[in-house]
Amino acid sequence: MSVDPGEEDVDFKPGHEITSKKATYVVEKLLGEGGFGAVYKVKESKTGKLYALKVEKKSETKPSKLKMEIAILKLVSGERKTSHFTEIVDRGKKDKEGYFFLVMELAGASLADLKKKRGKMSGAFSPPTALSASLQCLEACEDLHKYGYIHRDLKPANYACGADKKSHTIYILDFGISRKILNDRNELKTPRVTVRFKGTIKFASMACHKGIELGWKDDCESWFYLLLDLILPNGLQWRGNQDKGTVCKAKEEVRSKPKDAYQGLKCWNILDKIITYIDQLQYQDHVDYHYIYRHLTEVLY
Ligand SMILES: Nc1ncnc2c1ncn2[C@@H]1O[C@H](COP(=O)(O)OP(=O)(O)OP(=O)(O)O)[C@@H](O)[C@H]1O
Repeated sequence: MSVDPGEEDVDFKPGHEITSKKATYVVEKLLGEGGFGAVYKVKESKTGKLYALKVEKKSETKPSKLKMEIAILKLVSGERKTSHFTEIVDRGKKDKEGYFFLVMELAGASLADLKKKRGKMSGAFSPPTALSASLQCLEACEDLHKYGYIHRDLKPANYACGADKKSHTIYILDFGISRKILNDRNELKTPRVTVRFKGTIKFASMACHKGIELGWKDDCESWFYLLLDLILPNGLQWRGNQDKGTVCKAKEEVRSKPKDAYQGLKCWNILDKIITYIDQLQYQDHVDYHYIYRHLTEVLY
């Protein structure tokens, strides 16, 4: 029986070598598996430098997500002095084995991992840490938006601290379900009548729950839930709930009963101002990020 190489799982063991035109990378360990492949920590054999290598199985039926990830990372590189995007180091494809790979800058722990490490008792980050981390998360989102893309899956697991000397910089990861909302003439695409749910229930915007086309403001709404997830002592009220309807209702309650929703946080009224601003935006609207940064820094300093 012939096996389509695209359907085989990519499962590299430590010591496995991946050779490109430029270098050989030796697998150290698996960092995580996504919906369409896996990410490994690798060492470049000559220099000993460590990188992250993302692999995607080739598929006859599904468009390559890794190709889009590469296109986005190429576009946004150099957007800021301190970039929130991992640098592309190398890339290639292995026709015989049936996979594409991307070698990129190695990031450290994700915000979700860091939050977990703090333990169940403390729950969230301190307000200053949560706010300054969120500010960087929004900068990354703004940089992506400048190029006409939306991320559609912003959550603590998709942001990571930099490694070593870059541990104070936050990186945005995983553009697997990002979407370009501008067409080739740089005009906003006409919104589709219905849209299937994509992303993560806990952080999805209300438009996403309701099957309405997502715009820049929807990433900002997800970012806002990320901020709450990091800052609220007990986490988001709807954590652990996988019922889309119930979660959507709980998100509505953040608006109708803000004082309760913000669990006694001193800066609750500023957070309420931010979500009120995001909520009045429409699909086509550009976001005034500086309005949000201003409010965040007002709380921070
Ligand atoms: N450059 C990187 N440096 C370090 N770790 C990374 C890097 N990129 C991704 N990872 C880690 O690898 C794991 C898998 O990431 P990936 O982006 O493939 O998908 P995912 O978010 O787990 O899944 P899905 O694609 O289904 O959303 C995650 O734990 C992520 O933190």
